[in-house]
Amino acid sequence: MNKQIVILPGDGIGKEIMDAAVRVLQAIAENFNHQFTFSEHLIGGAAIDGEQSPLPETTIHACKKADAVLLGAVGGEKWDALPGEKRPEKGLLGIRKELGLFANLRPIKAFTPLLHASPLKEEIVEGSNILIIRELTGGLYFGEPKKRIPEENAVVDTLYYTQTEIERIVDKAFQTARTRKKRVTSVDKANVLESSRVWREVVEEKSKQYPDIAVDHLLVDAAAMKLITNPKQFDVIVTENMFGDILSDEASVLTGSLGMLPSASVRTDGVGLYEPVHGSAPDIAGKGIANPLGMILSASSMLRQSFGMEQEADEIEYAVQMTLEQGYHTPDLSIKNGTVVGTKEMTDIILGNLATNDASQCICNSYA
Ligand SMILES: NC(=O)C1=CN([C@@H]2O[C@H](COP(=O)(O)OP(=O)(O)OC[C@H]3O[C@@H](n4cnc5c(N)ncnc54)[C@H](O)[C@@H]3O)[C@@H](O)[C@H]2O)C=CC1
Ligand SMILES: CC(C)CC(=O)C(=O)O
Ligand SMILES: [Mg+2]
Repeated sequence: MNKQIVILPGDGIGKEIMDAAVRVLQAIAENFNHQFTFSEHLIGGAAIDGEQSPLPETTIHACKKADAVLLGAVGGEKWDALPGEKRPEKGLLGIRKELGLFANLRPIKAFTPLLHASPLKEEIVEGSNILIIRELTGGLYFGEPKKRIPEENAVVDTLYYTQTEIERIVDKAFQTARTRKKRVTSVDKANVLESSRVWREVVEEKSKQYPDIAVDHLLVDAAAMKLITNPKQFDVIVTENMFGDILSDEASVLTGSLGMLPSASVRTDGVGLYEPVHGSAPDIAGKGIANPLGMILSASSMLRQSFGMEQEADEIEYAVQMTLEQGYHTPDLSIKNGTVVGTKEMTDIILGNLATNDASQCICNSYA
């Protein structure tokens, strides 16, 4: 197959992990006789420096024409003093909105060799398999007004949703639950927020169309606690943009590191954008020690979801599993009697395992 892939490395560790993912995809293209063409574009701080905008028109245009987009991460101290609408993060929010990527799928499942890597007890982590479906183009991060009001010495952010926006993400959650354990937990703050009360009503109404799916509701504060005390109770979690953002970083603790989590930002049809859950990690950028696995697993998710390349994705995920079983890991993780390696060495070992592996043995972390 011929596929045009736009890569947006962004800032901080973004370039280091993107390099790892592209090397893995090139090896897959060679093994399976595909033609992947990569075109790199600017976003975030790099785009502010290069084009005076966190999201240049050329980047939007390229993403809209691509078969899929891979994104590293944006942001860094260098741009922290800029006003909100000019910061690198605006480029990320902007591309999600431009592409209509209303659903962000964040799977949380620990690879077996990393069951000890979590600070949580192994018996709590083992067997947990969660998919957080985060609404991605509405809610508190997008609602207007969002501004300072100097005359009142005050400030406002707005949590705004249309009913249609809530319906489509809830639909996505029910449909996805059908491919998993058929359980949806809707997370909100309906004891306080009007938007959450409408969210709950929509979930209840929609559930009538999905009688095969079990539904429950949790308030976000309790959900945060239960995620790390009894994660096995969850299958699919569906929630508002900011709640999903926060809960997924918390849930990454189950997998051993924030650097492990991939994500898929998708719409009902059209181009998808695949990005790790973490940010640009300025504290480790340039040191060659970033964990590339969240980015590499995002690339395998792209193969699976945008290109229908199941076997190719299985092979990547199995090569990751083999590498961890052999004890190799970056410094953010821990494996008993393991070997600490840097980003490039970790990628080299994965490439070696890709060449030899047998994906039929894979217990992959796929979204299905
Ligand atoms: N998707 C994106 O582009 C995101 C961007 N950001 C931006 O990133 C910048 C830094 O934000 P932080 O709050 O520090 O969050 P962060 O996610 O960049 O880092 C949090 C902690 O996790 C570690 N970490 C993250 N990814 C890692 C990896 N792959 N390997 C090893 N360790 C890893 C970092 O070293 C740091 O200690 C900010 O400018 C923020 O706005 C934050 C989150 C998401
Ligand atoms: C700009 C932020 C919303 C990025 C972030 O933390 C995320 O999407 O997870
Ligand atoms: Mg986040």
